[in-house]
Amino acid sequence: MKKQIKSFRSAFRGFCFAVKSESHMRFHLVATFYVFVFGCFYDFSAAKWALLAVLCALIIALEMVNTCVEKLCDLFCDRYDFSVKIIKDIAAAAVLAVSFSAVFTAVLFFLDFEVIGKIFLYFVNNPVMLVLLILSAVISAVFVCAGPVKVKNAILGIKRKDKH
Ligand SMILES: Nc1ncnc2c1ncn2[C@@H]1O[C@H](COP(=O)(O)OP(=O)(O)OP(=O)(O)O)[C@@H](O)[C@H]1O
Repeated sequence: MKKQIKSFRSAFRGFCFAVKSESHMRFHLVATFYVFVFGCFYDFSAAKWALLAVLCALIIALEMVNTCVEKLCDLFCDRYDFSVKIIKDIAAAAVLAVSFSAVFTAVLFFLDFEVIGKIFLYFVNNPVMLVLLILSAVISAVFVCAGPVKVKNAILGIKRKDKH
């Protein structure tokens, strides 16, 4: 049991590292969050939810594998190398391939103008939820672009300035 907990902690550390260092990874996490938030407005079957979950997890997992490939290449090669270029490009293409199929699936599942109209009305009639949605969009944009480390440093910087 101890071994399993240790493995789980290592995996969690790896996940946190990928989130901290990769903006693409943060983008996929935010996209997954919104897929599940807006998915609640649709009457999806269990199979559709499962497919969405598998696709989101697959993109996130491939992004992490892509990061590993990049780190491995950088570890063993610190100069321009055509083979490294090909390896990195193929790893990036793997993420892109699944991303395309995820976008295609999302268009098929979410492009229902009746539900889109209902979502629009829901937020228009619920100002609190509208404010929360806008707030979450702003936080997501900062999270994706700056990342948790820069946000934390900025907050600590402001606090330190306040103390002086
Ligand atoms: N040592 C290298 N030799 C040749 N080409 C390289 C090398 N390092 C990077 N590249 C090229 O630059 C691209 C970006 O590589 P980089 O390691 O900067 O990844 P990244 O910008 O973090 O990519 P991603 O956006 O997929 O996370 C690669 O796909 C590859 O085409």
